[in-house]
Amino acid sequence: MSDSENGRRLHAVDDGLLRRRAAISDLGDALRLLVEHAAATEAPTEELRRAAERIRQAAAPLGERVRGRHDSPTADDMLAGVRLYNPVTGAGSALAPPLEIHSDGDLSIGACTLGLAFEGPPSFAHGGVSAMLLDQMLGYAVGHSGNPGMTVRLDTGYRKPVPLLTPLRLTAQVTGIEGRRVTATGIIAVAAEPGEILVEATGVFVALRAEQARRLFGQAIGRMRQSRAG
Ligand SMILES: CCCCCCCC(=O)SCCNC(=O)CCNC(=O)[C@H](O)C(C)(C)COP(=O)(O)OP(=O)(O)OC[C@H]1O[C@@H](n2cnc3c(N)ncnc32)[C@H](O)[C@@H]1OP(=O)(O)O
Repeated sequence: MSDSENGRRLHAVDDGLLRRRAAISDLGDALRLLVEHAAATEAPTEELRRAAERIRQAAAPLGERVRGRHDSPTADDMLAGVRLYNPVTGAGSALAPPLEIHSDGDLSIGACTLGLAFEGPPSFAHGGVSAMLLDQMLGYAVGHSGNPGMTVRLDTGYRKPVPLLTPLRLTAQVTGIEGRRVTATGIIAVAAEPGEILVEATGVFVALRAEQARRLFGQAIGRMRQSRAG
């Protein structure tokens, strides 16, 4: 194959991947709309039954070709941090708000709005959802510092309830590194009042030893390499 033919082939593969990622995001948007409407709806009972039937019909073709536990999604790039089904940030996940995170120097900054599907106490977010958002924020900050690790401890302080249907601002930063252990802290606030802390968390993350990474993720990484080579 000539260089230009090879270049065209690579370009076509990239275009295909980008189209697949865009389609996954589009499906994610549709699913999140469905989840939110399903949590908020007061439609008549018969409409709920009809919707359930139509949703089962729509889901069936998606279930015809599925990946196994150790197979990475083909549209993901784990090494580049592209995880489309991450339940907190993934554009393709029906469960994710999704939380959008970026960095400003050492500070990681996140934004999301939680719908009624995330309700715990009436009109406020479930406490487990706040912990989930903060685990992701702290994990992102830890990874951004160049010392990625897994959460071994997450302490969460709930000072005030987190309102639903209200833009939120989350921040996180690394506060200490001791050997394999990295500590990070983070908060959730309403975007319009970023100085008022609603929830705060401190997390401890541990970098995996090579042997631990192989034991926990070896199968998934091996299959990802295989599918890329094929
Ligand atoms: C961008 C991506 C964002 C992702 C964010 C989401 C992150 C996650 O949710 S990860 C998923 C949840 N976490 C897990 O499933 C981890 C489960 N835990 C484990 O598998 C193991 O603890 C593992 C492999 C991480 C470490 O095991 P191991 O190496 O045996 O740990 P161990 O030697 O006991 O401890 C290592 C260090 O951590 C410390 N440590 C361990 N547990 C704790 C704890 N609960 N609190 C404080 N420190 C602890 C130890 O004291 C030790 O410190 P030091 O080296 O200074 O003595």
